Amino acid sequence: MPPLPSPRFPSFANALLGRHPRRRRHVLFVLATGPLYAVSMAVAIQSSAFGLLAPSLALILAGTSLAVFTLVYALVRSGWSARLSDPVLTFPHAMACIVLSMAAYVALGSDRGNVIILIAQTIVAAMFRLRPLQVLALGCASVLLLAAAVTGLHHHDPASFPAPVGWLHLSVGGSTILLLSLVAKWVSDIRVRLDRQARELKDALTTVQQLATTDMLTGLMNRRMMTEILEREIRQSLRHDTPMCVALIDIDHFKHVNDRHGHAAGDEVLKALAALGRKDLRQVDLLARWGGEEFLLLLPRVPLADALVALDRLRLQAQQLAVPGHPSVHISVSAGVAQLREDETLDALLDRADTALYEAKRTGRNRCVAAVPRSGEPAAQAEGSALLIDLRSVARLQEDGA
Ligand SMILES: Nc1nc2c(ncn2[C@@H]2O[C@H](COP(=O)(O)OP(=O)(O)OP(=O)(O)O)[C@@H](O)[C@H]2O)c(=O)[nH]1
Repeated sequence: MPPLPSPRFPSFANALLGRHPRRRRHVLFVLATGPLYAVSMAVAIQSSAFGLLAPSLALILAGTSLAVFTLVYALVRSGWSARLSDPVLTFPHAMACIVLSMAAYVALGSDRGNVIILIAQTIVAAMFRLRPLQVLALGCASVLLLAAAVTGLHHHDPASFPAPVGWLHLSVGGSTILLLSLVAKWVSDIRVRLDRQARELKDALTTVQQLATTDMLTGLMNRRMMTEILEREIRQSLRHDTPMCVALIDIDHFKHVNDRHGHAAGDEVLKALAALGRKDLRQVDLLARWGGEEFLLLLPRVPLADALVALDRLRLQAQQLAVPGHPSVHISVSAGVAQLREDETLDALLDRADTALYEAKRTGRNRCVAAVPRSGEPAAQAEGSALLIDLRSVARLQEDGA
């Protein structure tokens, strides 16, 4: 919701504009034409006071103007027009104003020439919302109506409306209106082009953001994005003293899959495994493609034992993985998982997970290995050490016979 226009009169503003943000904008467009109506009605009433216009005609013109404005406001404010391509009703509204101006032109006496300026005002007001061709159509319709009015007035009373006066109104007024509508079309063209470019820029930005954060093959987040998330999660975990685990998952003998079934089949395996991860893991666990055939799984607020359970479930499901279009392809995965230690850096945590993965590969693949510090081992000493994995105290899950 946008901020209320005036905190002192919020209920009045809500009653006038509605609460729906889009509709409020539409209603504001309609209300912005109010001053034009006010001026036209004031001119009609003043003209009757000066004796230029019969009071009854002045009342009819002012009343009809008020009725048109109220009707357009009601249609937009009620949401009735929301289903239309132009919910502000700009084109019919502008046409109604031009017809009203022409009626004033016919009704007024010798000073009717000034009314042509009202038509110009309408075209200028409408050009900010109409499409270029609509602006042009509005201009042409105005000139045709002016020609009809001039011809009608001359035929009705040639003495009070001689042909030269009609010709002057039509040539000067008509050409001004046409020129103005051409300029308005040009402005409208620029507006449409700018709108399109803004949309294209927005789409391009979305694509760039997607490319920068997503792995195109699997649709998972990429290494860059995951690194940012890992840094943030480590800070959170250390601040709130909650556990957090990171696992590196690698497809076993993936080169063999590629060599035997082709690179396309290899790609399908990567996609299917990513889909399995998305389906099988908890919403809060985040899976990323870390590179090649390696994935990184982040398990926030999960201790090592639970992380191992989740990983091993994934490992077992990977064995059953059906690869679309390649029914004869079967895979297994190995994983190394590490729980964040106090004051541990991301690099050190990843190192330990990687060493655990290496251990899983070295000891036969198709298994999950956890990296844990030996009891009493200070973190500083453990960092970068090759002896991070204490296999005696690790919950190491192996598949029977693997
Ligand atoms: N199809 C496909 N293959 C990839 C992609 N990225 C990396 N690879 C392949 O993954 C294979 C990785 O092979 P290795 O590093 O030897 O590992 P491995 O064969 O899985 O053996 P272990 O990891 O030791 O079990 C290479 O053949 C790469 O070409 C990819 O996006 N698509």
